[in-house]
Amino acid sequence: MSDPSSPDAPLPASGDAPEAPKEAWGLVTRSTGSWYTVRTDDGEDVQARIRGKFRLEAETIDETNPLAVGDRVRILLLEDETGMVQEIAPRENQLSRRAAGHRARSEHVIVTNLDRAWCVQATFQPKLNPGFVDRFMVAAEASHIPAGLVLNKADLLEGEPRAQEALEFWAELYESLGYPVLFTSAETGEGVDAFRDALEGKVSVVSGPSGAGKSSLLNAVDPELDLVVGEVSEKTNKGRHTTTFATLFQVAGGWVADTPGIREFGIWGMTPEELGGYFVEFRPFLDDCRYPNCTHDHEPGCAIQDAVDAEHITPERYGSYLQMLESVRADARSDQEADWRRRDSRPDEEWDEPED
Ligand SMILES: Nc1nc2c(ncn2[C@@H]2O[C@H](COP(=O)(O)OP(=O)(O)OP(=O)(O)O)[C@@H](O)[C@H]2O)c(=O)[nH]1
Ligand SMILES: [Zn+2]
Repeated sequence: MSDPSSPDAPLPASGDAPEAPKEAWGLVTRSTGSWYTVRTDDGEDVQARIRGKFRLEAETIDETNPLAVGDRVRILLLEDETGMVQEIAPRENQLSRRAAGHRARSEHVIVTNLDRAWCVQATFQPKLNPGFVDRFMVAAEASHIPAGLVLNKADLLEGEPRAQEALEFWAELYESLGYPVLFTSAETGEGVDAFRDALEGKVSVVSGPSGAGKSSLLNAVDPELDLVVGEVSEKTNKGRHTTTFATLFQVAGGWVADTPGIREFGIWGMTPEELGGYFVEFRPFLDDCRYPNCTHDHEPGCAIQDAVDAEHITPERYGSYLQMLESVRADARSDQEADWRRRDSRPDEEWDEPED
């Protein structure tokens, strides 16, 4: 930015000088793919478009969408009251899914600049699924998004001491890994204030299996929301999951992403050698494996297997790791095959060096 008071600054043109263009910074809260709703820092919603330039840049970095909800943008305010995006602020993080029908490793950005991704699980109905939680945590680690766990339907633990104990085991495990854990009940209000505090002023993802009580919990946090609650079959044609556009909606002074594809919050595009690094408790041991590309399942001299034996890593988490490793290996194989197929179908002169 040039300083207008500096002697080098160009003099304002006299005569028919147009007014200085109006600009604003804001948050992208909705995307249709061609129009974006931007909530400006003054609190106004402006419908904005992006210039072709950003699309081209996105092509080169292999993303299918250049701008996503959660992005902070500078817009030029046009005379027709729409906006033109001039600048996208660097992202803190981004949650992506594999882009359908595109190159094997290209990504579709779902939401950016997340303060936290909450995995919502029910204690029962449906029962807590630690494998789901671990996949979620790994996906969050891979995207540099702080994660947390909400154990909803805490009321169902009333009078069930053994179930209570089991749930406390999981809560302590995830807490010991650095993930905040909240017990909540949309039914009794337990933990709802704590969850509201956690969402306030933040951009969050609230994700979890169908029926865990995500809508009920958000309604409890902010009664003005009035999200549809109920059986999956009753919800198919209404409620928040019918939206085909990525949206951030306001919840108790914060923003929560409601976005197609958010349920696929999963692991993709990683190599088997990388996976261990996304298990936070593996990290202190990773450098001690005999082989630098150790996948910690069959190799001799593996520090992770030793750490499991020494009870520094729980068998539950190691078991999750092994399961994920299988699926990552299968994905890596099919990506490789797709790469080869694509290369085979191209004329020789277009061949390029394999990536990495
Ligand atoms: N006992 C009890 N039931 C709850 C609680 N929270 C939600 N439920 C019930 O669980 C069912 C599913 O709740 P929803 O809020 O629709 O769950 P959801 O996670 O939003 O489900 P999807 O939209 O399908 O992903 C409803 O029958 C709710 O009344 C809770 O804390 N305790
Ligand atoms: Zn190892």
